[in-house]
Amino acid sequence: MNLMGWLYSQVEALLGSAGPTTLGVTLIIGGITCILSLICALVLAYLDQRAERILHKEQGKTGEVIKLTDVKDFSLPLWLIFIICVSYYVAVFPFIGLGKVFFIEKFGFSSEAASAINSVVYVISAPMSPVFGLLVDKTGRNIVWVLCAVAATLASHMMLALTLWNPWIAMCLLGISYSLLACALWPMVAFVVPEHQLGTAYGFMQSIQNLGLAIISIIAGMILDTRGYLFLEVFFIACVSLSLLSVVLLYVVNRAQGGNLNYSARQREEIKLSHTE
Ligand SMILES: C[C@H](NC(=O)[C@@H](N)CCCCN)C(=O)O
Repeated sequence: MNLMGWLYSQVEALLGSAGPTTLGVTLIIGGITCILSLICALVLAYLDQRAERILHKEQGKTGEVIKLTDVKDFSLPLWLIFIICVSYYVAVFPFIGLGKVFFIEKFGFSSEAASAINSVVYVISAPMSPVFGLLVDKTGRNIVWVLCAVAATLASHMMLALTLWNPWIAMCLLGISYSLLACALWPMVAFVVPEHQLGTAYGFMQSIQNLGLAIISIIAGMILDTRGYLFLEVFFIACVSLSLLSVVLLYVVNRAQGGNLNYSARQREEIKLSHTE
């Protein structure tokens, strides 16, 4: 949600004028929320250590050595998950970044209405992510859920690019599919990477996601400046299509290797039980 814009206008109304002081106060409030986040992380670290002590858990003492060079041992399914991640998110975050003017120019929205529709993806994600998280936990079949999410995102971009239908439909669909994708995609890393390499794998995933976002944001800006919004939308459709292709490839590779990425929740439970026996 574009909260900073709203916060800035509240501070502006409070101080009676816009300018460096209003901006400074707004940024200080943003900084305070970061400090709150840091405090929560510290409390979490303390509680985790306490649980380890009380429950006599030997976390992180498995004898496995963690190295940055673990990256070279990442499996093909993990690289496919990374490709899905990058090619999917580059069609969401940069689109939202440039979306406001798109809704003003193509659909004749006012500035306020364009901000509202542009925020709806995150507004939907807030309540829906826990629901989808539960759904994925209860059913398993992560690849199928990722496939549904990517296909729905593709449909959403196609609606925005090629039709004049009410864009709220496409944006709500994007919000739903974006929430579902996060719940099904990110946990898959834990199914293909040993526990001691999880931090490295998630760190790497974030890192290449951000690298992709940095590069694609520049390219998207250039396409917008030279070719306009229709070309930009076609570019985003191409990115999501690459993501869709990678999901299909992941399904095939996972099946060929007898992987557990698309197991149902019951199959996962049975395997866990057979390991504890
Ligand atoms: C879970 C996933 N998170 C990310 O992709 C983060 N790296 C960036 C979040 C930025 C949100 N505006 C997600 O958001 O789906």
